[in-house]
Amino acid sequence: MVDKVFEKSIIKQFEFDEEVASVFDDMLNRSVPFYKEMQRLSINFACNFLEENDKVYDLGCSTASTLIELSKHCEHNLELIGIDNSSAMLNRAAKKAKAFGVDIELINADLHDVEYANAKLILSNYTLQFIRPLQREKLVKKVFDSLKEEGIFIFSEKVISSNSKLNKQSIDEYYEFKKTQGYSEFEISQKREALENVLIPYTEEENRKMILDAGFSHCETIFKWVNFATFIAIK
Ligand SMILES: Nc1ncnc2c1ncn2[C@@H]1O[C@H](C[S@+](CC[C@H]([NH3+])C(=O)[O-])CC(=O)[O-])[C@@H](O)[C@H]1O
Ligand SMILES: O=C(O)C(=O)Cc1ccccc1
Repeated sequence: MVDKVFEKSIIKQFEFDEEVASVFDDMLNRSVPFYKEMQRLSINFACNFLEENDKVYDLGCSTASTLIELSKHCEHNLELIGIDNSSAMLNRAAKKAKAFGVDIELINADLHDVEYANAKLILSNYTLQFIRPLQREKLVKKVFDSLKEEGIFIFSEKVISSNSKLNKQSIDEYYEFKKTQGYSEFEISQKREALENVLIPYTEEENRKMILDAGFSHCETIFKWVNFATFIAIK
């Protein structure tokens, strides 16, 4: 279904409710520049580290697109676990996983409340940005502690620039991108307002610091388009 959530006047903050979930795949494809390419790269980098029966978590799995694609592309059998606290998203995830014949354990929980023991890979594309600072650092430390030796954490985030001129230009470039995807100025500004204080982006440097402070030995940006970045961290 096509995303028309912000065509009408919205008074509430952005939420991953039934309305958003019903158009979510379209929303992500049209709102995150190079979403498919970023997903392809996350999966390729992940596959290179994975072995038979490895445990993989996706934090904020939404409709489970990434885990389904991972299982299609990886030659090994994997234990796939998707976590999200939106029932509307997980209902769709369950239907999609069934339709694609992929076995995924779906857990409806807050990311802070789950134990991620013995993971080889933890994925989290465009989800940490919704976790409040301090809690975010705590979660990343938990991710580090849960990974096996040489385990990897792949995550993507909307980022900001510490240079105000570049930051403004990045926002302008992003809005131009959204216009090319068919969103009107009204929809763009409505969504921006709804995301205020809900989506809290860090700079690329703050993300890297958070990762290294948690104990990871390496952090690399494997993809970046203006203010959207994908990182790989190695324990
Ligand atoms: N505290 C939380 N606990 C659990 N889930 C949460 C929490 N906060 C947010 N979520 C969940 O995180 C997901 C973020 S979307 C991820 C896209 C996906 N990774 C994809 O590549 O398809 C990104 C976006 O919409 O920008 C939503 O499904 C929320 O319900
Ligand atoms: O759409 C936006 O304005 C964004 O900032 C990115 C985004 C994409 C999908 C859900 C939430 C935020």
